[in-house]
This record gives sequence, C-alpha cells and structure tokens, in this order.
Amino acid sequence: MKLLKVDTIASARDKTVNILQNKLLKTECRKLLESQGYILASDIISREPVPAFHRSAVDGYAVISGDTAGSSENLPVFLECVDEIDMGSPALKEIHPGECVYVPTGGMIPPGADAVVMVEYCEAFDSSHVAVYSPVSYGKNVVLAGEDIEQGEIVIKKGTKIRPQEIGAMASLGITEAVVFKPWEITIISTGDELVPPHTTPAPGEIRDINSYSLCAQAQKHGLTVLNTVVQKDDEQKLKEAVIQAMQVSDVVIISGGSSQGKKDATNDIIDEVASEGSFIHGLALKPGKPTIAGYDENSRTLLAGLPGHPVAAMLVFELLVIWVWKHLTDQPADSSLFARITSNLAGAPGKMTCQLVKLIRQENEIHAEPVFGKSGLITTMTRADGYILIDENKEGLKKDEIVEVFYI
Ligand SMILES: Nc1nc2c(c(=O)[nH]1)N[C@H]1C(S)=C(S)[C@@H](COP(=O)(O)OP(=O)(O)OC[C@H]3O[C@@H](n4cnc5c(N)ncnc54)[C@H](O)[C@@H]3O)O[C@H]1N2
Ligand code: MOO
Repeated sequence: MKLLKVDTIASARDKTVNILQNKLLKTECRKLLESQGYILASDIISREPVPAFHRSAVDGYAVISGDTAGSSENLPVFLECVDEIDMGSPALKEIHPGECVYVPTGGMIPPGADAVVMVEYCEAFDSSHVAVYSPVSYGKNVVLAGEDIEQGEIVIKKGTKIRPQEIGAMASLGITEAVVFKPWEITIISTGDELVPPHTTPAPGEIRDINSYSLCAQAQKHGLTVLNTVVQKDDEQKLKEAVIQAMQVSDVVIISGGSSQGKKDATNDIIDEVASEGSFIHGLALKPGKPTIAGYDENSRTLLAGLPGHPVAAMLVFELLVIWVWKHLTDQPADSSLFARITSNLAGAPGKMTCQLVKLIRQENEIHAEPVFGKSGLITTMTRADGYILIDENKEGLKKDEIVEVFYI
C-alpha cells in the first residue's frame, strides 16, 4: 500500500520558504502611476518634511495668537495688515505684535505668525487695518512644516500593497518611481483526459476545465502574472515536456490534477524528476488538499506546485500555500480577517487541519459564520462562501456559537 507522508500546512510553508529563501524575488522600478497594486520592495523614508513650510489651512489673516486674546464681536482687536501672500510664493516679511498678513488656504505663513484667523471673523477696517472679532489659539488653522511627514520618517513600509493613497504620499515626497517586487510569473497546467475548454460542449465523460480559469484569476487577484495556461492530457511524457518548457520562463509552475494515486496520476513523479531538489512536499495534513506536491528546481529557479484536481481543493491550497509564501517572502502583512460566531457544531478531522468554508451573515449587529458544506469537487461550494476558517488538527471540532476567525476568499 502506497501512503502519502504528509506535512502540516505550517511545515509545508516553512519548507517552501526555506528552500526558496529569496531566490525567486526580483525587484523592478515602476513609474508611480504604474505601481498601483504592486508590493513595495523597500521602505520609503522621507528625505524632507511635508509640508516643507508652515501653511495656512484656511483663507484668513496670519497673526500672533496672543494679539487676538479677548477679541469678540462687540470688542474687536485692530491689527495692521502689512503684507498679502500669493499662493506659491514665499512669505519673507516677519510680522510683529499688532500686525497681520493676508494668507490664502495653503499659503506660506510669514515668520513670527503662529495662527490664522478665518476671513469670516475679520473685516477690513481701513486701507491698512483689519478688525478681528474672534480669538485664535496658538497653532490654530496652521499646518506645521513636517506635520504630514517628518524628515527621516518611514512613510510607507516594505511589503505594502500600493494603493492610490500611497501613490499620493510618494508624489508629495517627489518620488516618481517605485521599486516593487516583480510579481511571480506563473504557468498553470491543468491535466486530465476529461478536460475540454469552456466554449465547447463536453462529450459524455468530459467536463469543462475550471482550474485553469479559477487559478489564473486567483493569481491575478493577488497581483501575480500568469504567463500561460495549458491544458494537457494525462500523458506522462507530454506533461513532462510541458512542465520543462514552462520552467524555462516561469518562476512558478502550477500543475493541477494528477497529484493523487490514480493509475494516470504522474504529477509527483514528474516534479520529482524535473526539479533538481526533487519534490519536498507530497501530501498535506489538510482537508481538503491532501494530495499536494511541491518541488524546487535550482537550475531554472522554479517552484513547482502540484495541486489537487478538485477545484475547491486546488483554490484553497493555492491560497494557503503558494499565495501565502509569496506574501510572506514579500513581507506583506497578515491577511485581514474578522471574528464571527459559528452557527453550528463542526467536527474537525483527526490529524488534519480542516479548512471549512463559511458564509457571513449579519444578525442583530453580530456577524455569524455559517458553514458551507459541499464536496471539494463542486465549485459552487466556493461561490457560496465568503471565507474560510481553520480548525486545528489537534481540535476535535467547534461548538455552535464559538467565536472563529474568518479569512476572506
Ligand atoms: N484512492 C484515492 N483516491 C483519491 C484520493 C486518495 O487519497 N486516494 N484523494 C482524493 C482527493 S482528496 C483529491 S483532491 C483528488 C485529487 O486528485 P488528483 O489531484 O489526482 O486530480 P485528478 O484525479 O486529475 O482530478 C480529480 C478531480 O478533479 C477534476 N478536475 C481535475 N482538473 C480539473 C480542472 N482543471 N477543472 C475541473 N475539474 C478538474 C477531475 O475531473 C476529477 O474529478 O483525488 C481523490 N482521489
Ligand atoms: O482533499 Mo481533496 O484535496 O478533498 O479534495
């Protein structure tokens, strides 16, 4: 009897991270507006403060705050307006007690001033004086130099997925190109004599190929580049050739199907043969996902992953292993999750971690996680779910109403 020697998901992740180290990590320089969705490859440290000078947050008069103390609608303070600042021009003239300067929103605060009174609370009294009807405290309506970003500050951490706000922050610092991790280039090979493309009508015994599509979309969702998707019959020689060809151009080659113990299941033998380090994972203590294989080839620098053919198992293993390793190596923060109350008792699987799909339901201001049951060969088990929970291999199960951590899919 041929039994798989399985790894826990934790040890499979460790093994993969250790064998890859940083060998599959490359960086590239992208123009700022072409960097959205990419992962920053080093910290962004500011070389200058933002803003670089004290600015007014309102249209008003820059004043020495102490001068406005005690002013009111009935008893204004009169200040001499000694200058008017133009947008984009420096404020060079220092103000002294009893003086003020007109500043537009965003204009530079003149030396000596420490607050701005909004125009609504001021009135021109004569050609050079302004009546101020409301006091302002120190710093009021002033954006201080460095208040947004201090010089030397880590503004954006390595591993951050660049969003529009990160692009804005880099622009504010004069950064026009971002150094990002080059997304892994992936080839997805689906194996099976039964697979036909979605646009065709399957003959009896045939099915439409799901995994090339779902795995491709999943890779793209996580910012990875899919070079090619290939459907290959269960012919060991042809499959091996397809894998070797893909290894020449890809960082990662995914083979879906043929990972179990059927007569035509050749994925493990092929990975073992073509990878210089052989296959280092064959079997996960995970439900679903037991027949998972991984190998690494040092010559072409390719990670090879054999995923179970069942569509749900393939997607979950791709997420829990390949995507996890990509995120880990590129220093991305842990996935966002939420805590919810499970709606029924759930049995665990002895000796195996269970990845249980759930649907999230809001009930009376509480989020509930309702298990979505279904075989791992049924893709709609996945479409009905919002996320998954992990039941530890050492846990017999979960009790209804227990709080569980739900990871989004
Ligand atoms: N005797 C045993 N049989 C099986 C075991 C086992 O331990 N002992 N494990 C079962 C589990 S769990 C899974 S998962 C599957 C994994 O099978 P393979 O990775 O070898 O994949 P295939 O046999 O090629 O396919 C399984 C199933 O998935 C369908 N499939 C495959 N590729 C696609 C695709 N691209 N799109 C849609 N559907 C696909 C395929 O038609 C099969 O129905 O093995 C169990 N058996
Ligand atoms: O564990 Mo298989 O990977 O159930 O579907």
